[in-house]
Amino acid sequence: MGRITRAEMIQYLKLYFIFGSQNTTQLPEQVVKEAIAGGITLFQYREKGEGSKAGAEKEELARKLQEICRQNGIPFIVNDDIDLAVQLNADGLHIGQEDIGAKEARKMMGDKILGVSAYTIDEGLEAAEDGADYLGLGPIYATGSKDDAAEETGPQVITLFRKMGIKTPIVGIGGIYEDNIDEVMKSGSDGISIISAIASAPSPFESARNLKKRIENYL
Ligand SMILES: C=C1C=NC(C(F)(F)F)=NC1=N
Ligand SMILES: [Mg+2]
Repeated sequence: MGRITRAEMIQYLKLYFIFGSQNTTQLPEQVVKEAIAGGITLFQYREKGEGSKAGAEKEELARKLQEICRQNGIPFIVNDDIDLAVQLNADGLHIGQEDIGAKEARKMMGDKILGVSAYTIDEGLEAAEDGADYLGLGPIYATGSKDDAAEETGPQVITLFRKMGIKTPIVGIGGIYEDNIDEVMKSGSDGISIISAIASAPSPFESARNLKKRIENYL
């Protein structure tokens, strides 16, 4: 099988839905089914912060959402929790700078997808060297989905990474919704990561579909 190619990774990153039970008051399985029907291209299970699940409950929901993704051909990525990612044989793992190092994660994940959050150029360069298949940059705009988020960077951080010659696939995250997608994509991002614009929408299906329509200009 081998590592995912850059071209394949870029396709998956187009509309990347990141979600955990803490992001909704609806049934989590229903939200993910609607997001998939609306056209998301990649899914990350991120059970974190106030009201999130842990232990057996977290694993149980992870398995349910992994199965829904599997049935629809959407890769299932786990956030932070490498033990869960390995236990579920997930399609990939996303780690931040405070999680396990990318080198170590690459060893444990084999050829699975490995995403790394980067805030500075050095973090981005290091992650790419250590085997990251994509970088998450942001928060691009103010976000309500991460209580310890850093200062928003603006889309110019993506342009800067490109200017510094970073070729690794990049996805922007943080406060992205229909009206600022164009600015993020024009800055050189390969895709957008969305939490609340889909999870908190009255219709996650409609929201995902509208976002997909917008992103289609960049496919
Ligand atoms: C904190 C995060 C930053 N970026 C990303 C992604 F969009 F996947 F790159 N996921 C996260 N959980
Ligand atoms: Mg993390």
